[in-house]
Amino acid sequence: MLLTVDIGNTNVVMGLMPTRGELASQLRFPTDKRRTVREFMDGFEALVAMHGFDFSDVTGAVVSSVVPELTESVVASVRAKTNLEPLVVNYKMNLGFSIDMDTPERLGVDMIADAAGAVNDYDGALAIFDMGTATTCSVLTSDRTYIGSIIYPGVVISQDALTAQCSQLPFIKFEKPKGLIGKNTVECMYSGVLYSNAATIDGLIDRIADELGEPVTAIATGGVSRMIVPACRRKIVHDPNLLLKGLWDLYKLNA
Ligand SMILES: Nc1ncnc2c1ncn2[C@@H]1O[C@H](COP(=O)(O)OP(=O)(O)OP(=O)(O)O)[C@@H](O)[C@H]1O
Ligand SMILES: CC(C)(CO)[C@@H](O)C(=O)NCCC(=O)O
Ligand SMILES: [K+]
Repeated sequence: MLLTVDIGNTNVVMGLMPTRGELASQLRFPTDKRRTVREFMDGFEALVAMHGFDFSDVTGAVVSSVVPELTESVVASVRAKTNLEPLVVNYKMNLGFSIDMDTPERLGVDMIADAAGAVNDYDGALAIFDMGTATTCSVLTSDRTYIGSIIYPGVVISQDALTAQCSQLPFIKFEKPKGLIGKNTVECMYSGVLYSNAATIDGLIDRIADELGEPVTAIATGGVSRMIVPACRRKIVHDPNLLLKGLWDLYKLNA
């Protein structure tokens, strides 16, 4: 069983993965750069105990991090608890695709993991939307080259910025709007969250396909994709476990 850790800007997700992309046990911590090795070690302890597993069930470990401040603490805690050297995802390993970017070393490894999972599951040119703290769109051509990405503010942080900057706009916890055109502030904001993000995705898919000169398969993943994708007009495959599948595939290719 594989021990996985995905260090994102909002959450650190630890998991135990017996089969590709499926977590048998998981623990989510809010991302906090002050977290200590001890806290992560306790986390792994809880993760393993939660479903009656034992550390001897863990045969490998893989870590992906877009928060460099936390990577070393997590790696040290994995070592301490499992005696395994975790595979830390980076752009130089065997990925199953090539990267054609100015500074591949800067490309977020969450996007690398998404792409690694996607090239094994989908043919042709790909546009992979990952809707987390940021929304990202990774673009791969049909010859399995990662040619670039698009990065913009995530659904939640853009909403929070709107509320913070406008005194008459309240804090909202997203709900599905009754319709496109709101009749009161909160309904107007619900509509804004949903349809601005959905329309952006539709528009980006069209533009990417135009630029590549071939149709693209659009895939969406990440915490917030479940609420946005149903409002999109383009065909989009919702693949919530894509990054986890990528971690599994990267481990198989590199361990
Ligand atoms: N089902 C949901 N409904 C509403 N908001 C959500 C949902 N899931 C996640 N969020 C919010 O979306 C944001 C990103 O969440 P996610 O779990 O994707 O974070 P993350 O994996 O740490 O981020 P990243 O993908 O940037 O690494 C957070 O602000 C989170 O609170
Ligand atoms: C864009 C985010 C924040 C999305 O999680 C992450 O992938 C990241 O920090 N990337 C580094 C910059 C880049 O990908 O070019
Ligand atoms: K992130």
